[in-house]
Amino acid sequence: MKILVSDDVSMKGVDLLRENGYEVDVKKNLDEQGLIDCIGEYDGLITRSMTHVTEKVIEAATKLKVIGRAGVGVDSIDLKSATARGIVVVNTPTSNTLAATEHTCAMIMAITRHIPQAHNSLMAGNWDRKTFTGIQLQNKTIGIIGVGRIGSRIAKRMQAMEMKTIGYDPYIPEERFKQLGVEQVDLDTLFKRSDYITMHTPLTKETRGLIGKEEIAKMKDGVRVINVSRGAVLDIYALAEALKSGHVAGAAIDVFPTEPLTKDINPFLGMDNVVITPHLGASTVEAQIGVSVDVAEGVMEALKGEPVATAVNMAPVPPNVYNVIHPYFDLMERMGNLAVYLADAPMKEIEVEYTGELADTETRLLTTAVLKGALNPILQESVNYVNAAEVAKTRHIAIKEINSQSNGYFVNSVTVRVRTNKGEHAIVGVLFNGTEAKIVQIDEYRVDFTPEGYLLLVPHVDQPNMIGQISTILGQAHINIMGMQVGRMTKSGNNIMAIAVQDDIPNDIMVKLRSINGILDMKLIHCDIH
Ligand SMILES: NC(=O)c1ccc[n+]([C@@H]2O[C@H](COP(=O)([O-])OP(=O)(O)OC[C@H]3O[C@@H](n4cnc5c(N)ncnc54)[C@H](O)[C@@H]3O)[C@@H](O)[C@H]2O)c1
Ligand SMILES: O=C(O)[C@H](O)COP(=O)(O)O
Repeated sequence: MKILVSDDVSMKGVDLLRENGYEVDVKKNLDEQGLIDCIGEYDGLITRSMTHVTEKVIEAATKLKVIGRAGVGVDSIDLKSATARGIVVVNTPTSNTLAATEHTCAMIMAITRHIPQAHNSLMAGNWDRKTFTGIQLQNKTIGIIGVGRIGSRIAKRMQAMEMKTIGYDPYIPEERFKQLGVEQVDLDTLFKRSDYITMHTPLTKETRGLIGKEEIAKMKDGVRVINVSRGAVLDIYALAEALKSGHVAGAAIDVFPTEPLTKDINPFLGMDNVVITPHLGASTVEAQIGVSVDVAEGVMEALKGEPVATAVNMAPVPPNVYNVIHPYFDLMERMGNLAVYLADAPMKEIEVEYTGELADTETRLLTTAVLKGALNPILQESVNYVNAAEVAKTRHIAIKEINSQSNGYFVNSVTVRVRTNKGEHAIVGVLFNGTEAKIVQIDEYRVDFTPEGYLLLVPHVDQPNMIGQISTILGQAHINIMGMQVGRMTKSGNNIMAIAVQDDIPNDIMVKLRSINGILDMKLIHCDIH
């Protein structure tokens, strides 16, 4: 598989991909057309904020399965188009948190003590101690907009400087504010009371243009404004005006509405109460190694068809949930495979029942794995964790989840029921030793087989020589039997044979097998996932 790296990314991640057998091309500074011209040959794309993955790029990306963002912000990627095409988008939400936090702290210090300006003055041969008098942080109030990963860490660090921390974030609970020692306020109060205002929200519909001329006017005279989040959250032209008028005493800006910020659009040129950096928040050696290794791992998982904990266009899964459900993905997908082969007519409903430890956890992603396994064998398009639920919906297949407290024969088991106009089939699966996928029941038959490769499922009357006749026909056709298991239906006395064969069975052989007296049904299933 081929992966394109289109931005400056640490070689640690690139090496990891190559060590794992992926072919990696590094092509930097491609514009939209450049990307469109080459993206068709790649299965994966790894970017940073300088690459804009637009709708047109995604249209041209006919083989693309995953976009990996070596960083947090995914506003440079057209998520809607990627999701519609079933392309997984993964990011690295935590690896550059500290780097961005520390850069914010450095920016706060820089505008408080005029460090860059004093440095430049001294380098120019001046010894000027008066112009660069600063202020103290102690007892000042810092208003944090967006108290997430970075915002909360800024709070902790600024509390160490003995600042009062107040915050606005409508999406985190009061308890979290209390836990962080940040006073929860509304936005207007934050504007009114803060000596420093720092932004740490993602760029969303709601935060685009969050701080403009009107909001700046509500801020305290002499306020200092810091933005290390996303450029479009703040109107830098309104800010520049407020800096000129003196209403805002200082500003430190790392991110801009248009990047790169060129001279012709830079409103801060010649101003001495501003510190600007070219989007350096994540630029530490440690963070860059972290994001590149994390993104490489996420991309590899996605290319293997596995769900990725850091995918941004799938339901998010907290790590504690992920650890419980992760071992089951393979089993679930294989059960989906079995379900579609067992269905005797178009599927109308798929019901998944969880018992044991799974009944107490978030199982949506596991149900998605069943859908992926059930839909992939019958559709031309590739069905994955991103688009499986949507594809099921467009095919009018209802999805039902049951978390059952009543344990059956097995402590932790999953039952998949597939319903059609003709009836229902049920498959029960477990993880043997916590890792090995096993099917333990099909409809009323108790069985015990591993769902992989070609499987012949044969319900039959319990009478002598059934195994003999089937093995003879398969043997004569040079079809190798790799395993066989006979399960019994307790009520009727009928049996089921689950035969693992090495290859596909040609139609004429299937016809011969079906003609054996006593065979009730016969299904050749190809358990093939990813
Ligand atoms: N400059 C850089 O190099 C750099 C580096 C890393 C991250 N970032 C950016 O920093 C920002 C924060 O990253 P993070 O990892 O802390 O993200 P996060 O998701 O952990 O935190 C964002 C917080 O913003 C809050 N929020 C969302 N909408 C809001 C609104 N309308 N008003 C107030 N709060 C709102 C969320 O509830 C959340 O708590 C992102 O934009 C990210 O892209 C920049
Ligand atoms: O969102 C991010 O992770 C930061 O803004 C860093 O962006 P970068 O990877 O382009 O430096």
